[in-house]
Amino acid sequence: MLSLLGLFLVKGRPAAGQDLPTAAPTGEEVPPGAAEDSEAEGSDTLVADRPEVEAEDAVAEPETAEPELETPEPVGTRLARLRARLVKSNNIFGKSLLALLSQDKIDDDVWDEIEETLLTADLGADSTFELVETLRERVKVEGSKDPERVKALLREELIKLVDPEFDRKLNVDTPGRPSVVLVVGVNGVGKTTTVGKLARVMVAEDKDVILGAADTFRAAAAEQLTTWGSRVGVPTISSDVEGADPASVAFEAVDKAVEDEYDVVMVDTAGRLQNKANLMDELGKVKRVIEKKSEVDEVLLVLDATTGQNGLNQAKVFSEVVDVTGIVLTKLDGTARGGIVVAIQKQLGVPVKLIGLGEGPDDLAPFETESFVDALLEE
Ligand SMILES: Nc1nc2c(ncn2[C@@H]2O[C@H](COP(=O)(O)OP(=O)(O)OP(=O)(O)O)[C@@H](O)[C@H]2O)c(=O)[nH]1
Repeated sequence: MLSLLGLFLVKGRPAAGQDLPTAAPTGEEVPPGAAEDSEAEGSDTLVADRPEVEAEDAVAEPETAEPELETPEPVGTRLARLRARLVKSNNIFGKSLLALLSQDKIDDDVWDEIEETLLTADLGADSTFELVETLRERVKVEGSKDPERVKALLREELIKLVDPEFDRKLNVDTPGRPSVVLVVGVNGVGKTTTVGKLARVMVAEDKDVILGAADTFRAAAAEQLTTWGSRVGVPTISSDVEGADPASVAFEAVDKAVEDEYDVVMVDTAGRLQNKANLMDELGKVKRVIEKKSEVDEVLLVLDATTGQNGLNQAKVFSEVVDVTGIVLTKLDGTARGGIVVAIQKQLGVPVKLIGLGEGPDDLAPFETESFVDALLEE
């Protein structure tokens, strides 16, 4: 079956001499994305079940050191680093909101400005009006003008809006079979990058992960995913036929995961606009075909936070087609529009589970209500 479809399993642990990008030391690490495409072009990275070279066969070969696998950043430093980044990108929002609430006299004009600030942060009209109403009422009832107290009230109300009751844990613990994660979204939102980052998080948790490159439109997309995986020893199933049926690739990846008892299989899909009916049908088919082999445990919709309310339309249509179970909000490092979290959750009834905070390989964090709100309100 594998050979019929022209599918490739690229070994996670690279064969000797295979050209892998090296790890940048720290800080601005280079993701295996667009920047590296030119380098990857023409390189022979797809290897079909390349047989291991026997030790005695290798004697004539010049010695080449096996490239080192990267070690994903430990969870502690990763989260502290990303939290600081979230605070930085929302600095304007937090600062202006707290300045407004610290005024001696919080009159109608100040409340209007508060409303405007919340709207600018993409909280959405309904939630903004609701929040301001509640806050006005509480400030009036308490009669407190102490900025610290007002800040505490705002924090409480924001936490309620973001909703601490949601179960935000990824459903990737399914004893006895691999957990299946399908990743969907429009073009360029960060799907492949997210799959790559998430694979690293799982590797750090000692999970055996395999990837499926069901983005068969762009040859570079499979290469990009394969590179992400091979940096941390994670294999990728892909097709050598451009435009191959994405459902077949997805099926083969899940089939392989079941056969070889992986813990998690993550399937990356091609970007598609939600208003292209044929492409949305194709996505529905990808999911249905996977389901012939296994349950799908997580359908992650990746949304770009910088596109604001536009993400809401995408969320609605994708959810109708593939029953989204979690949102990944990317590019929160470049925007002070964190309020979109509230709007999306409200519209879909589905929690934001992960946030992307940069292009680096370890720039992905689980979404935590309280620390998110605290980061928004930090001065
Ligand atoms: N600043 C920032 N950039 C990000 C983040 N996530 C992804 N990107 C960048 O967004 C760009 C697109 O990412 P991809 O992962 O290729 O997006 P995609 O959704 O797979 O794209 P298509 O397959 O073309 O639909 C890349 O340059 C990524 O580095 C993030 O959290 N922050």
